[in-house]
Amino acid sequence: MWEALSEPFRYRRPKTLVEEADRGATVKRPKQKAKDWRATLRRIWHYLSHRKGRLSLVLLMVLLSSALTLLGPYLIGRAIDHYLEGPGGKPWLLFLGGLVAVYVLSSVVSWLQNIWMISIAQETVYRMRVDLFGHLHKLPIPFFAKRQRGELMSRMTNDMDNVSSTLNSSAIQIFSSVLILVGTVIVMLLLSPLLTLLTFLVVPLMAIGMRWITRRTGVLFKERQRNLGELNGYIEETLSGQRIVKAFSQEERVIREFEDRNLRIKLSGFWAQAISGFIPKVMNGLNNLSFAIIAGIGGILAIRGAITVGVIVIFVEYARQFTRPLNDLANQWNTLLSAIAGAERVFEILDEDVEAKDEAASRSLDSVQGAVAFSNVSFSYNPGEQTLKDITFEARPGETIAIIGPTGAGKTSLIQLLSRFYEADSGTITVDGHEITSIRRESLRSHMAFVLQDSFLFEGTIRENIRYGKLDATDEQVEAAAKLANAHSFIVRLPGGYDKILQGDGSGISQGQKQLLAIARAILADPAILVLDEATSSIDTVTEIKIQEGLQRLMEGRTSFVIAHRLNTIRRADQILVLKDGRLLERGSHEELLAKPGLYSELFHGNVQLS
Ligand SMILES: Nc1ncnc2c1ncn2[C@@H]1O[C@H](COP(=O)(O)OP(=O)(O)OP(=O)(O)O)[C@@H](O)[C@H]1O
Repeated sequence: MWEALSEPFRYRRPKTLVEEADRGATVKRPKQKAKDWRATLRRIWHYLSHRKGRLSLVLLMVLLSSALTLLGPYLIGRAIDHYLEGPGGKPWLLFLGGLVAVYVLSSVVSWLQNIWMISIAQETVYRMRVDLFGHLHKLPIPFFAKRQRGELMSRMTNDMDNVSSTLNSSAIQIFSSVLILVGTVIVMLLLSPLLTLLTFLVVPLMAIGMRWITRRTGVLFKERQRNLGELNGYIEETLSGQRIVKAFSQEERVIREFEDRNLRIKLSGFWAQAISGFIPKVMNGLNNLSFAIIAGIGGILAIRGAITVGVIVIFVEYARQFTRPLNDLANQWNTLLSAIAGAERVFEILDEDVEAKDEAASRSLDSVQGAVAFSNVSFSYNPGEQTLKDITFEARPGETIAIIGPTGAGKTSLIQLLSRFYEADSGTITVDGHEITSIRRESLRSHMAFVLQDSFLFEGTIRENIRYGKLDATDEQVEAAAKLANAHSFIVRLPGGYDKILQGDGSGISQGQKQLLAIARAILADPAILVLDEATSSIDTVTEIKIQEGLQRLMEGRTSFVIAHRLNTIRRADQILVLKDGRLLERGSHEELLAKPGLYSELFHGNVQLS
């Protein structure tokens, strides 16, 4: 008869409270709409501005190296003119010596500029990474319910890398390119306004070509970045869900889908690179055109004595110098676009609201007895769809409350409210008479412990995993907790014992053993309030008995909320809450509920099945 009640709960996919929140949530894709470049640049500047001193040095170096770049061709031209003037002219070798000095100095300056900029970039990205990681951990559970983990990781890695590489080189290159361009124009105008005008005939063509190309590549780079984020999300998801993939023989489908996504990256990457690869070619062609104009017209002007040969050489050099920064600008522009898109994706997360701040007046509770009361509590995940409706009950300190009900009845949601992973829409929840909204979340949660079906284990030793419940616990306390949890005997039989390293979420130990470790962890945490999600998967009888014993010891003297599936637990509970469709249908002990007609007694007598 009780099988009727427990059967629908069996073989459920084990889940954590966080995973629970994932259900029904849609995966949010990164926005693709036009972004606010200026605001993003302002925010990047905000990070950079903390290093103003070094940044000023870099700017000084950029100014210096731009000036040296301009000086080089000028000295070449002048040396030629003086050489052509014959023996009576100024010593042209002096100019050549100056030229060598300019090139050496230029190398030193650009080396210094590079080193300083790299250090600024690395520190900036380090700071951004710290901010992002810190912020991620302050975000509320509903945020994670809506995001793919891999996609979030992509923001921490790929997008950050983009920002980093742009700050490392592109930003400076763009700035120095602009300086060189402006400087070149000024010197050219001073030397020969007519030849300057002719040299610039190709500029409108260059501008049109660049605009055409960067418009297309900008979109493609953004697309590639988005595809990359999605692919990461997909990889993470399929690797985490390996067992399910294999259990349902979905490997082929997963690989096919991966190939589709991979192909999308390949295509967007190909077109982005291919089209941006045109930039140097177009620029080169136009460059050659301007050389031809300078050589032809310059030659005529020189024959007529309007300019010297040295000036033609200076112009040819400047024309080359002029298109190089234009080329650089065009190339770096794409990197800059992709970095700004990356930075925006990082800032998007930083702009997400963190878990609502605790009220200024909220308190920390030093000790908790464990009295819990729900009073007319209603809650909805999405507006208009009430998940919990008008729930009222009280639990005295040390009581065991079994929560039962069909799937989707709201059992997990009720627990999520108690731990303030979600906040109730109306009604009040109190712990020891204090409304939980007036207690600091950290303090509230420190008096609670969770033993879920799929207890998460971190990579590390068994000892470290148990110690997660109380970081300052001694080895003796860890072992005492493991003994109470019935975990000690299996741990000491493992090679390495307490120092055995668990990898990949506890692979290498059984599901039951994982639960025993979770119980030990909770015993060590010594909370006043416990949340247990009784295992539904089949665990061998011996381990099952050990778990029951461990749980029994854990629950002693604590208020325990058990999402219960076993008749034994339900029978022993001080109160049973029967939930259906978000409503608390019945409440009382096993005997009290059996004594009156209702869902519980019908379930008990096998007249109704939960499904
Ligand atoms: N993050 C979420 N966003 C939107 N709806 C959700 C979310 N999590 C759960 N729900 C919905 O809320 C309702 C109650 O879910 P809940 O997980 O509390 O039920 P449950 O009784 O614990 O079910 P089960 O026995 O299957 O674990 C269900 O209809 C579920 O689809």
